[in-house]
Amino acid sequence: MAKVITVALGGNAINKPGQKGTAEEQFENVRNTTKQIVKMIKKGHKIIITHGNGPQVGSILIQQEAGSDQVPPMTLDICGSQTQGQIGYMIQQSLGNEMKKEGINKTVVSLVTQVIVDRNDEAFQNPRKPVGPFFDEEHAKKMMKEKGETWIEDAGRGWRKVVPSPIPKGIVEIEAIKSLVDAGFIVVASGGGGIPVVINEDGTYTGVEAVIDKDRAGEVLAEEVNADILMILTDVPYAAINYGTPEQKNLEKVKLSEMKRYFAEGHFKAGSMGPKVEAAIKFVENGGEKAIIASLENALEALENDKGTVIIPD
Ligand SMILES: Nc1ncnc2c1ncn2[C@@H]1O[C@H](COP(=O)(O)OP(=O)(O)O)[C@@H](O)[C@H]1O
Ligand SMILES: NC(=O)OP(=O)(O)O
Repeated sequence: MAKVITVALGGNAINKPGQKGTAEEQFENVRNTTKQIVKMIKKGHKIIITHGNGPQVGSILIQQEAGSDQVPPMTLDICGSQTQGQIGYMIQQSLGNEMKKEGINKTVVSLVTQVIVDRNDEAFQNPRKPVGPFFDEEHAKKMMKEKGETWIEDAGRGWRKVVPSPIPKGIVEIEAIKSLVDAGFIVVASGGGGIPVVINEDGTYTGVEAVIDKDRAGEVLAEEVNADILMILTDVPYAAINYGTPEQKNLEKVKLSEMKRYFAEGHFKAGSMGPKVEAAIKFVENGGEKAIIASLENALEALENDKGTVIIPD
C-alpha cells in the first residue's frame, strides 16, 4: 500500500567521512541516494525529504573564517541557510534527473525553512552537535585553546567542532510545505534541521547561532505532514547495542518499549545515533506506524523487507 514517508538523509552520507567533500563527491553521493528514493516513488509512495548539513555547515564556517580578511563572515544561521540551498539544489537536480530517466513527471522543490527553538534551550550553554570535517586530537586541542571552541571525539571517527543544537519546536513554513505536498510536488524541507529562529515578544522571528539536529527536526516534519513512516537513512545499516564492541548486536525489528530501554541504557551516542533513535521513538510514540533507521543503499529493502532497524508500536 502506498505510504506517506518522510525521509531524512544524513549529512555524513552526502559528505562522507574519509572523502574530501568536493562538489563532485557530494553530487555523486546525492545521485546514489536519489536512485534509492526513486525506487520508492516508483512504488507509489509519497516522499517528503529532509537532510543533514553537519559536514557542510562546518565547512562553510571554515571558508568564512579563511576569507574574513577580505569579506565579512556570515553568522551560523545564515551558513545553515546556505546549506539548504546547496544540498537542496543537488537533490532537486539529481532526483529530477533520475525521475526523468524513469519516465516520472514530478517536480522537486526545496524550501528555505525556519524552525522555531527556545532561546533558553540549555543547548546554548552546552554545545554538542558535531559539524565540519574530522580532525586529529592535536588540531582539536589547538582550536580549543586558541579559539575557545568546543570539540569532541565523534563516534570513533575523529575530532569535530561542536555547536549548540536546540530542540525544534515547530516549522514556520509548515503550511507552505503541506500545500506543496498536497499539490503533488516532492518537497525538500527543513534541511540541516532548519534555520534556527526564536520568536520575539511581538511575534516576529530572529535567527540564532545553532545547528538543529535533522533527525529531531525530521520527526517534527513527519508528524506535521501526517507521515505514516519516518525513514532515517545514514551510513550504517542498523542501530546497534554495544556498538563498536565485540558484543555489538544489530537491532532489526524492535518494539517501542524495548527501544526505549536500550536508549535509556545509553547504547546510542549523542550527536550521531542518539538523536536518530530518539526521533524514531518519539514518532512511533506519537502515533506513527513505524520508524526505520537504515543505510541509504537499503532504503527500499528496509521499507519492504525490514532490512534495517524498524521500530514498531508495542
Ligand atoms: N549504537 C550505534 N549503532 C550504530 N551506529 C552508531 C551507534 N552509535 C553511534 N553510531 C554512529 O552513528 C553514525 C551515524 O550518525 P551520523 O554520523 O550523525 O550520521 P548522519 O550524518 O547520516 O546523520 C554511524 O556512522 C556510527 O558511527
Ligand atoms: N543538521 C544535522 O543534523 O546534520 P547531520 O545529519 O549532518 O549531522
